[in-house]
Amino acid sequence: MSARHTETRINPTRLTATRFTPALFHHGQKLLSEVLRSDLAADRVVADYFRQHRELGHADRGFVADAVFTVLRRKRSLSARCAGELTSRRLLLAALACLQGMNRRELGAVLSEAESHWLAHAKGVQVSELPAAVRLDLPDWLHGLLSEQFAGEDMEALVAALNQPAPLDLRVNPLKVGREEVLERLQAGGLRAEACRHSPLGIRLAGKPALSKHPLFVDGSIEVQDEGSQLLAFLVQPRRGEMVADFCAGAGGKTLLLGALMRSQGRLYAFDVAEQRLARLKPRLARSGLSNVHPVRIDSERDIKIRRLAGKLDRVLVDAPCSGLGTLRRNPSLKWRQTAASIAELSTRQAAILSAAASLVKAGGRLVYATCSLLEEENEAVVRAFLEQHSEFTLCSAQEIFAKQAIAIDCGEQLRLLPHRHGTDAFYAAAMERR
Ligand SMILES: C[S@@+](CC[C@H](N)C(=O)[O-])C[C@H]1O[C@@H](n2cnc3c(N)ncnc32)[C@H](O)[C@@H]1O
Repeated sequence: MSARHTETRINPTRLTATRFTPALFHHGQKLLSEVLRSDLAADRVVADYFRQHRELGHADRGFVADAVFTVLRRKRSLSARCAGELTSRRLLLAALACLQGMNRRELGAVLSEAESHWLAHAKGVQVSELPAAVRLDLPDWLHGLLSEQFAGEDMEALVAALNQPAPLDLRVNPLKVGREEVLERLQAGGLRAEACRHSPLGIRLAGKPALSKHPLFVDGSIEVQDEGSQLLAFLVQPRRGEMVADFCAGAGGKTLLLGALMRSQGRLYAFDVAEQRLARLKPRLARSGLSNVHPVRIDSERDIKIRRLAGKLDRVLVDAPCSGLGTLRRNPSLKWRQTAASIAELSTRQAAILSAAASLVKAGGRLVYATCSLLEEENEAVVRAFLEQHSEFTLCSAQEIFAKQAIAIDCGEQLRLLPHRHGTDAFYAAAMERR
């Protein structure tokens, strides 16, 4: 799956922040072609492009990135407006005119006469008359699956929220500082920051300020982490002195919070099959001040290093590789890249990883299975099949686990975070206990 928490690398701002010029349009067109051709995550292509075009200032980058991401989010309905000629240029013009509200006079410097006529037609298309999947900018297979889970206005609200850029969330490192102090310091520095609704350590910023040189970031007092991702670590609820594993740790977004909740005491394994991702955890660990984290690369979930720990751990988090469809706010192109077949493959892998990770949990210990997917196939269905085959595990109530930590969230037994209801990326998680 592509990197999840990377939109901080770019800075989409509003269109009006810069003056529209043919040169800027040309950058947008070129970048869009590159993104559409590339197999890499869009934000990575965008970051590479800006690295090669340092002449673009902050506001110009914001304009270009915003325009490109708008096309990625709304490609299907924009294609319907483009009627026939599906080039990057036409998609971009349609996005600027039909979705960003630029008029033909503003676009005049880049429009040919023929394009001007075409654009008038594109603007006249009645989107409400398009088939639902086209109007909602979803591939048919995904629209079909989501329609089984969300209906009517709920579906419209979900898709609208997924089509918005994600806000920038921070997580305070409780080993270094308290949330109130961080809020005061951010606000004193002119940033608009407020406490997150659910996560006791979360802060939401307005806009996308660059943070990598901020003293609070440099000294490890804050990390960038979506509020939903923070909540998953609270569901694991590790305690100081315990033996814990983050089975699919990646670059350690959740590992760092798990370690902090353990007050850096006990042992926290960060397993992953990808050396490169674990390598990205190292500098974050150094900043965090944690000394209880042990990153371990494994060959697969059946690695001997895993088998040696069978039955020994208090808590295991499986943040499984998934379609990432819950992160469409950051990675809109994922919806065009996944297929029904890729989801079926993923759910087989997820089942194998969950089953192997479960073997680590000791009696009375907790296993948490999580994804950033919206789909039943990767979520409830995986957990249902697991529980059918592993009668030694029982489902625990996520709501109760949160309530014990004074986290008020209306979620029921299994956690389903949704952008239109909770303001987070979409996450799923189920906590289970071994008898
Ligand atoms: C959703 S990402 C993890 C994100 C990470 N937990 C975070 O919060 O930043 C899933 C991770 O699973 C890893 N992975 C894939 N197959 C695996 C396996 N068989 N065993 C362990 N990790 C695996 C991938 O390399 C990827 O880093």
